[in-house]
Amino acid sequence: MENVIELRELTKTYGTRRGLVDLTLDVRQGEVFGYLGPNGAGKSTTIRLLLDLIRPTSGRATVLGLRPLEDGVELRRRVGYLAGDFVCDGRQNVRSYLRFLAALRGGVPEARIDEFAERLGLDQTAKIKKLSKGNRQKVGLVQAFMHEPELLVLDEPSSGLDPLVQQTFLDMVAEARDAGQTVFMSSHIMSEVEAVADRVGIIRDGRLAALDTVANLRTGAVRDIEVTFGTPVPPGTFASLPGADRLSLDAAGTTLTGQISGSPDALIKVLAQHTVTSLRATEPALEELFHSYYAGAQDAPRTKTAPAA
Ligand SMILES: Nc1ncnc2c1ncn2[C@@H]1O[C@H](COP(=O)(O)OP(=O)(O)OP(=O)(O)O)[C@@H](O)[C@H]1O
Repeated sequence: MENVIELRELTKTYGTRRGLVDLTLDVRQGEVFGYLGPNGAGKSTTIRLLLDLIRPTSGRATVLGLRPLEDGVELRRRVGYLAGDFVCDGRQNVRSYLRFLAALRGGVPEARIDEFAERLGLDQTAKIKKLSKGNRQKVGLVQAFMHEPELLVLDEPSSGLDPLVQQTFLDMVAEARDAGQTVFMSSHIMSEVEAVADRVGIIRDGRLAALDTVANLRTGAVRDIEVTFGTPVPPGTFASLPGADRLSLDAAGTTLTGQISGSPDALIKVLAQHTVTSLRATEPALEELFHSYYAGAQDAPRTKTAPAA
């Protein structure tokens, strides 16, 4: 499969400050790639390097086979970009601003602009400077999507959106993928990335801490379980299971509760030797897995969720 983005040992320092360290990463054609990390991890730095908004200290980036520095004009034509700090000329109304950008990009059917605006609930007659933060973000989304670019690069795209609009945005991402477009989106919200991404990269302190498919990450993530038995089960029955210290059998030997990580296969084989009257297992929580990567990161936010132990 062709790579739409290729990053090789990409490093950016701001004076003495660490921005990004030795990032090597490929984003494949047609995938939705979720780029996750706590505040200050280096997500925006990576995205700005892709668009030549800043220059690398060392290493290189190739986007759609182009070099961001040399091929900036062609790159901008073929990429839809939403900046994390999206700003636009406040004096215009939404309609004329979007039509202006559409003309710059060589023309976009008006009906398509109207359709995106309508789906997101964006009033095109409003003056941009009077828009709320969330509504301004919708302008940013429409301008990124409207020319149906081969690659969408979206920095914290759902920031400020209410949950309904966030869902519309996720639908738009899924439709873009179905149409063969590639999406690279940063976020610090695991649940939205989990809902739509094929692969996830987690960045921490400027370095790639994890890179995997959502399906594989889910396999390694933690599930809460509760099992009840028709007849008491002897103590120690589950002691040989991996991660047994996170399982507890009650004194009566009829209820097992706790957490398992990874495949439930070993547990199920032990359970099969007993009479199980009920079984409850939650969907693996990627959120917790993500928080375990947060733990100890510089600038990491404090979270209420405990890391997956
Ligand atoms: N212009 C700059 N000058 C100095 N340091 C910078 C500059 N831009 C970013 N940094 C530093 O580089 C590191 C990475 O920042 P970056 O903005 O890429 O993180 P991020 O993952 O996008 O964070 P957030 O989720 O808060 O937007 C941080 O330590 C930040 O302070």
